[in-house]
Amino acid sequence: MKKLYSALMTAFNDDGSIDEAGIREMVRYNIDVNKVDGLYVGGSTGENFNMNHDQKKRVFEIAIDEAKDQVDLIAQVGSLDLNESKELAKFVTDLGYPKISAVTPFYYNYTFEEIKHYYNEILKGVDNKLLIYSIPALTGVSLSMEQFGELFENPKIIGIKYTNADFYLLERVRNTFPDKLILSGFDEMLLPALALGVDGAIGSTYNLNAKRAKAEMIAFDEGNIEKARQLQKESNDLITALIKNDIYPSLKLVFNEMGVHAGVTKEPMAKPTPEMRAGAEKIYNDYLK
Ligand SMILES: CC(=O)N[C@H](C=O)[C@@H](O)[C@H](O)[C@H](O)CO
Ligand SMILES: CC(=O)C(=O)O
Repeated sequence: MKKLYSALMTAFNDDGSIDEAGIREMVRYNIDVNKVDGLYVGGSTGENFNMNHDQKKRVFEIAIDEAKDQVDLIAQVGSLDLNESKELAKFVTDLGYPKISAVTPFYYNYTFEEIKHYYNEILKGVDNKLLIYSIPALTGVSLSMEQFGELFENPKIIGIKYTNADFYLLERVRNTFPDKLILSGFDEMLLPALALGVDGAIGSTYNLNAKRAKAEMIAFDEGNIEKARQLQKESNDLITALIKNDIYPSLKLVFNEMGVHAGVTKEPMAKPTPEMRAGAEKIYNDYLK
């Protein structure tokens, strides 16, 4: 069975502090209503790169305290401060996270040797398994098939969160490393990713759209491609509307619309405008009610 993970959001108050109760509500909604198989904590959707060190730790604590062992949990610990990444990797492992993940180091044009050193350092002395978080559109880092292979020489590196529209590379990686865990990261391209044999998906929009995505995975597994295509079309109508309305604030606004306290995004991300609020209300009424 393929696995579906929501990328957990972080509920913030207006002043950028963490709204603990809101995070707990979103964890509960994902487990109890969405019935996801797991949560990806501290990713892009979680605004991890907008947070300070203590906030990152606090989110990791709250998420596992609320989820306990009811779903699989992956903690994203990647940071431009390698010492911080190493500390967070130990911290979440001690908290009981069964998997970690780390984004490729970004901003500076790191060499592949530097990237490899980063991953191996994060895992040194940490008894856990890691998924490489590959998201070239945001990091500027595109790893090749050979480079993934070289990273996989570390047996603790078990797979990839693959947020990349390069499906030729996805096919090559899938078939070269049949035992690795590949989780697809672009929600709007779930169906082609399933066609290439991914093991599941992690995404921001599953916070709102998990049921449709799960139904699409089942339809695909049953060979009902027409139904899977129809579900992907419906999902993409929703995803397109979310992107047009500014996706991160909008995901939260729609949650708030449904009575789940998601708070607001953290600056420098945009605070909701009246137009965004109206847009989110329309998205809720058009696609989710
Ligand atoms: C940058 C980002 O948020 N990526 C997410 C996962 O990797 C996706 O879930 C996208 O938000 C989603 O596919 C919409 O483009
Ligand atoms: C999967 C994704 O959306 C994230 O990194 O948050």
